[in-house]
Amino acid sequence: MEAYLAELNDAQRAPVLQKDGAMIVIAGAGSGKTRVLTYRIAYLMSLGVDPFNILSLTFTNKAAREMKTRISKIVGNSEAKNLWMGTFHSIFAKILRFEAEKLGYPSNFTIYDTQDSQSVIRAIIKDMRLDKDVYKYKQVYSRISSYKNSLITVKAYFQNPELKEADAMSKKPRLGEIYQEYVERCFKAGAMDFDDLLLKTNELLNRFPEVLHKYQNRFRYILVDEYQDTNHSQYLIVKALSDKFQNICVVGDDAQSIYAFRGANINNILNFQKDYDNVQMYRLEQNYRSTKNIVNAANSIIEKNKTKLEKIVWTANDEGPKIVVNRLLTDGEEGRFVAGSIFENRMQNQMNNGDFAILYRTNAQSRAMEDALRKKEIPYRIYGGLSFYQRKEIKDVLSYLRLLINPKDEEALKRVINYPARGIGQTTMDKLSIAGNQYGKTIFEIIENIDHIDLKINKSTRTKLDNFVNMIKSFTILAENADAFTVADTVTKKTGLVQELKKDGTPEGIARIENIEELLNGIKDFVEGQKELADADGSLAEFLEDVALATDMDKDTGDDDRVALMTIHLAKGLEFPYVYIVGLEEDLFPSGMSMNTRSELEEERRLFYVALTRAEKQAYLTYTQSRYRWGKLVDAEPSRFIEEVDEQYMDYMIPQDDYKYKPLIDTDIFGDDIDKSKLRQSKPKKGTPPPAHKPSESQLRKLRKLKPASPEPEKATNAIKLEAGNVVEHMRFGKGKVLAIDGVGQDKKAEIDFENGGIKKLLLRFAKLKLIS
Ligand SMILES: Nc1ncnc2c1ncn2[C@@H]1O[C@H](COP(=O)(O)OP(=O)(O)OP(=O)(O)O)[C@@H](O)[C@H]1O
Ligand SMILES: [Mg+2]
Repeated sequence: MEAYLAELNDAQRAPVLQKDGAMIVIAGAGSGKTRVLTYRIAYLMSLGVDPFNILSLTFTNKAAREMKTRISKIVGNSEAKNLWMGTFHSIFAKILRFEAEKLGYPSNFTIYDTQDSQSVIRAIIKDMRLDKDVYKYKQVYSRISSYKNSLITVKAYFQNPELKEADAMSKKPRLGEIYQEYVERCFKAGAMDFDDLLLKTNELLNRFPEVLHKYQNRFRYILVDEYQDTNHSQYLIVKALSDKFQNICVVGDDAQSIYAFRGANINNILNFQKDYDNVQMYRLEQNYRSTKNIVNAANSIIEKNKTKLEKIVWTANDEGPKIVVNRLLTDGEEGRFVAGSIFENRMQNQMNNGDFAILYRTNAQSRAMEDALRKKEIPYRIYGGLSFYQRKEIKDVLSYLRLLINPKDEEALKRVINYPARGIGQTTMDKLSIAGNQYGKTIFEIIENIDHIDLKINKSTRTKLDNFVNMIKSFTILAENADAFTVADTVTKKTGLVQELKKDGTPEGIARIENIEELLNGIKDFVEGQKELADADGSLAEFLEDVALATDMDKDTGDDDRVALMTIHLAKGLEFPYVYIVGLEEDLFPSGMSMNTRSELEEERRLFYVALTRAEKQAYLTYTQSRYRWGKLVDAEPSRFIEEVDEQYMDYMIPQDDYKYKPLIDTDIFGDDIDKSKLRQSKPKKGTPPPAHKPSESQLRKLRKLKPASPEPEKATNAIKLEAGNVVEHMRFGKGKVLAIDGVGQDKKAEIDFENGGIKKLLLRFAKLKLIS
């Protein structure tokens, strides 16, 4: 037996050793699913399977790179380079490049990112003179995206009256037309959006049997990680490609399915057995990642979900410390607590910054964390949010580069034709646009032929347009022979972009120049790295594809030592010794937008399960009493998920009698010495950001000194004796009748029938109830 196979337990080894056939590994977090995939690939290679015949689909490109590195260590040669590994999007973008012309696209098609797509949709809504408050472009975009991921093409849309009806019901009867126009504009611009990369791959495999056969023969062994989060479009691609040889291995955990909102379909896991012949089902039960406390706590949460496959997860690891729960007054305090705790743990346990992660439900929560980490001089990195490549100055440079590769790219052209200013105004652009629609040409083509078209554009503007087009063309010629770095470097200089920023002279302007420098450095690294690969030459087209599909996670080289900040969605598959899950409050986590149905709530619960199971040694849960949301201070309630964790695994930092507090806003907690009206009404100074109603530090200090007492007669419920028959009032659920009390001490719970919430069981320690009678 190869030595590395001893690094697996028996259950893990079984799917690795099964060379052929269809197999599915269903197992809980941290049980080694990703490890099984990695070792399986190594083993296949050692049996003589050509790496060119192995396709492995992962959640991030970074995960793919790490697997490759591990595999080359195991097999001890550089053959691993030839493996096809990456995200669905990046793998199929490559295949589409080879085959684009069959679908009527240029092989240099642009990949529109979300920003580009949304900007096209915004323009369509405007051109169609629709009400932008009804047709919200982001909503329209996600609707179109979900159609594409369900393989509902424009044609299919119009053939299905139910869809049109559903859109009419949601007051968007013209959604189909927007969809149609959007598809046409993208096609004309030689652009595919993210969803097209999957949709068009499906089209390619369906319409061209010879192409399907080519790739079926090529990818004789297919492996998919995080299978629970594949959407319908991805599912069909995998199914088509694996149909001939049926050598397919998928791994996943239904309890970690967290992308239903983007069309992920858990039925893909449930139906796998029906889709292939003789499916072998494997289960892994031992968790190697986390302590007993964490594993058991996570089990106690996921137990609450009704829709799930029964699984066992246990660990032989140490018991470990309990999960720490803390309540803070505000998000500022929450940040300080987390930063302080990281600081302490780092010192006491000799950890690195990179051993810590702060996870939250929404990107907006990062700000308070950042502030606190900065004050303590703890280096951090934020993943997600606005990525580097979406910053204005970077996107400007990239747009020039995109345009010189694909002059049809309208979004890129609109962005740079008059930046830096060249005297080409909106009126001119409108005229060009109209002419483009009239002749079925792109704006670039119209400008190229401007002398043959009857357009009311004066001579001097024509010269400016001419100069612009000639400049882009000269870049295109340069790019035919030069590498990506040389082209990009020339572009930033010749277009006047950098000079423009230098003129600016403000600190922001300087930061922007630095970012552009950083981009150039990145391109240089890319070129060097690419030249080492057999089938790549570091061309600009390759670089742009890489950028279009890069996620923040992919940029992380892990070189420098920083605390990681990210949403829970991004944390899937990762692990950290210490994990802080912040903002565990009702309406935030579970999200207020996802509590309407049981299935939405169950998805939130799975998200909590994912968050907790990222932790190796210790997990912290925090929540605040009040939080700024949408510019308003709102009263926060502890998340139901805290209550749901079995208490024996938890360590509460808050003293019991501290629960006697009243909601923070609109009550007298502000006390006499703070002038409330000033707090609310003071106008922001010119140039300062819009109304931050946030109390100042000194006010907050005062607030903290105030004992949050609960004045008579509103006794906090843990101070009063509550019994069946009492009537109580709850902030959110309104009045309710106590049906029963059970448990003792900390565990005491009341079953209450609320006017606005139905029957609920609340832990009295958490529930903020007011006794009415
Ligand atoms: N047999 C083993 N011996 C030692 N360590 C192991 C073993 N199996 C897995 N591990 C380690 O346990 C951790 C979790 O493994 P892995 O990431 O493969 O789990 P997973 O099932 O993919 O988790 P997730 O569901 O979170 O994606 C990793 O650090 C891995 O190296
Ligand atoms: Mg994994």
